[in-house]
Amino acid sequence: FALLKNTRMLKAVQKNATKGDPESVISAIDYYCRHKEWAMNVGDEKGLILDSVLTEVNPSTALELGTYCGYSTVRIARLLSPGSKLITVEFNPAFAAVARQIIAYAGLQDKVTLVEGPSGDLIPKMKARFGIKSFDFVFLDHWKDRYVPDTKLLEDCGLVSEGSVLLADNVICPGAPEYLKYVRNSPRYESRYYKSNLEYTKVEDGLEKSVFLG
Ligand SMILES: O=C(NC/C=C/[C@H]1O[C@@H](n2cnc3c(NCCO)ncnc32)[C@H](O)[C@@H]1O)c1cc(-c2ccc(F)cc2)cc(O)c1O
Ligand SMILES: [Mg+2]
Repeated sequence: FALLKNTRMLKAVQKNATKGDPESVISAIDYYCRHKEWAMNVGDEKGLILDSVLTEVNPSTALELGTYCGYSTVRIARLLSPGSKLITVEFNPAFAAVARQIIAYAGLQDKVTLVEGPSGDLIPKMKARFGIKSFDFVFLDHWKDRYVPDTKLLEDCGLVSEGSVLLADNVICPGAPEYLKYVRNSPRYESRYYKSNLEYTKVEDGLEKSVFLG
C-alpha cells in the first residue's frame, strides 16, 4: 500500500541522508526508488530537466500540484532564491504527513507551504489566503486528467500572467493527451517537449514546458 511505501521511503531518508542537506535527501530517495521500491517521483533524470527550467525561470512564487512524498518539492525548493516561496498542494493527508517530514528533514520548511486539500478547491483561494498575485512557475504532477481543468482554473483565477511557466510531468507515460492538445493548440501558450524517461526506468516519458503568453 502506497502509504507504507512512503513511510519506508521516509525511513530510508532518515537513515541515509544528512539532516539539512537537500542533495542527500534527493539522492537517498532516488537510490531507494531505483534499487528497493519504485515510486512515482519525477526522479533523477527528469529531475535534471526540472532543475534547468527552474534555474532559467528563477521564480519568486511557485506552485506544485501533487506533493506525493515531497521529492520534487525538495528539488524545487532547494533552487529557490532567498525570499521566494513554493506552495505545494496535496489532498491525501497521509502522503502530506510524510512529505512534511521529508521537506523538514531537507531543512526547506521555511521556503515551502504545504496545503492539504484538492487543487480544485484550493486554487480559487490562493490569492486571498496567500496573497499571491500570480505564479511564475507551476509544476503539474497530480492526477493526469486534472492537468487541463486546473490549468483553466489557474487562468480564470488570474494566477498565471505573461511569462508564467507551466511544467507538466508524465505527458507521455502515463500520458496527458488532452493537456498536450490544450497547450499545443492554444495561441496563449508557447509549448516545448523535453524528451526523457519514466523515473527509474528505460520507458519513454517527458516534460512539457508551456509559457503563458497572456
Ligand atoms: O499517477 C501519477 N501521479 C499522480 C499523482 C498523485 C499525487 O497527487 C495527489 N493528488 C492527485 N490529485 C490531486 C488534486 N486534485 C485533483 C483531484 O481533485 N489535488 C491535490 N492533490 C492531488 C495524490 O494524492 C498523490 O499524492 C504518476 C504515475 C506514474 C506511473 C507511470 C507508469 C506506471 F506504470 C505507473 C505509474 C508516474 C508518475 O510520475 C506519476 O506522477
Ligand atoms: Mg509524475
